[in-house]
Amino acid sequence: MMDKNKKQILIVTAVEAERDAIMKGLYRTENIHVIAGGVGPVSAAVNTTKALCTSKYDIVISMGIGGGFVGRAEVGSIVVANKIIAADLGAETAEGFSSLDELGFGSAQLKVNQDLATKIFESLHKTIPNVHLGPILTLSTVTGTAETAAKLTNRIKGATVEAMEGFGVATAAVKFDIPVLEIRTISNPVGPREREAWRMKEAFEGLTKTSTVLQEVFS
Ligand SMILES: O=C(O)c1cccc(C(=O)CC[C@H]2O[C@@H](n3cnc4c(=O)[nH]cnc43)[C@H](O)[C@@H]2O)c1
Repeated sequence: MMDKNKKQILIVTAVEAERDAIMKGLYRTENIHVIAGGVGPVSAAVNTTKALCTSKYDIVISMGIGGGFVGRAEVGSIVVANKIIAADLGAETAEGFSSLDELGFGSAQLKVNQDLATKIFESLHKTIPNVHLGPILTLSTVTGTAETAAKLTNRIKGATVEAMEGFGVATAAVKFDIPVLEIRTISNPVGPREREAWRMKEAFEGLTKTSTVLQEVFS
């Protein structure tokens, strides 16, 4: 039953395994609803919109595993976004990449709720040592070379994490005027493709720990 005194939270993951890891950390679920909205920004945006049309929410959180940029977010760490950036939304030109902002077609950056992001970062930091606050990039194509990783970090100041859904979830939330956040647990470094180096278990455990902290923050 809906508790009217508590904030209603929608968490959007990409896949069921992320959803399950988050559910595992929740001991009460009356005000936190978790859905798996699919991989990539389009599926994430459509499924977030569907959920927001169906029920009333006060906060939307894009959450799941992600790739950490070397020197910014190590494997096993947790990152709370201070910005959500669609890193491949723009045009390639002879002089390099031009973002949507530079092209004058809108913005490829969405603001998170800074007060909430800081509060969650500080709450996580009390029990978990390796937590960071930084920009989380959304890309439709997973980076697979050191060269692309370097291009992204040169182009986007402070780039901390790469994932595939945040900007889609955030675009839907912004259209409904609902504060948005993104939180990622790091399963792999951004760069050359090395599937066997992925630390899925640690990243899923990070999601479980994070959801327990979120429940305390929003209780
Ligand atoms: O097969 C591969 O080489 C491969 C490499 C990276 C990611 C995938 C996925 O299918 C995972 C997509 C899924 O996980 C998130 N995620 C995790 N790590 C990254 C990353 O380094 N870059 C982008 N997305 C990542 C993402 O949000 C998706 O939900 C396969």
